Amino acid sequence: MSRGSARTGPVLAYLSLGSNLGDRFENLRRAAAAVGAGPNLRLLGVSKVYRTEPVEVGPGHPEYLNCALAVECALPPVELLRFCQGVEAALGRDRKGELAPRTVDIDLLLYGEETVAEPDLAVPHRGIVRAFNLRCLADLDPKLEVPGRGRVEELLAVADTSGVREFEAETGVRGG
Ligand SMILES: Nc1ncnc2c1ncn2[C@@H]1O[C@H](COP(=O)(O)OP(=O)(O)OP(=O)(O)O)[C@@H](O)[C@H]1O
Ligand SMILES: Nc1nc2c(c(=O)[nH]1)N=C(CO)CN2
Repeated sequence: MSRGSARTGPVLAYLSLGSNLGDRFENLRRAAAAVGAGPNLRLLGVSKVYRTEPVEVGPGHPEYLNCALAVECALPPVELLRFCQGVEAALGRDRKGELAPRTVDIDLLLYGEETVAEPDLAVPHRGIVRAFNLRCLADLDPKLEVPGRGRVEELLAVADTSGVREFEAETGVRGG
């Protein structure tokens, strides 16, 4: 922990969920349910689900579905990351390499107002300013402050959201 003092209680954390392989909506649904059932975790909110053009990857990558979760968390950040990696593995993520298509990817975007700089964990996640993450976070709390960067609503106002569209599942059930 490089900022903030000793924690005195649960922290509000934000997770980004992405899937571009298999039944993407079901993958997100299962991941959200698994997080909500996790130890010392309570699911407080789920953003809408968006269809998003892949960013920061080469050509030929399938479209993603993305959403974000707000969770009350009484786990230290590294334990939350480990738990999320366990959920990814349980849902069939095959670590064929970073940026490969995946059944589900879970990124720890924010952990309260803390910044974390550990060898295997950086918070805020470097992808927090990706348009789809800002859009999802704005669903949960547009006033949210990203340490060192500003409010989500302000960051979203200047982001290119052209590759982000609201997803409507074939069942007619809307994400969010
Ligand atoms: N905030 C974070 N959330 C999730 N993983 C993180 C975070 N910070 C660092 N990592 C590290 O990133 C490593 C690679 O994760 P992963 O394979 O999911 O990356 P990616 O999703 O392909 O790319 P990106 O990080 O750009 O989203 C993990 O092993 C993890 O230790
Ligand atoms: N649209 C979109 N693009 C991405 C995503 C993602 O979740 N959605 N995740 C990545 C690596 O984690 C790289 N690129």
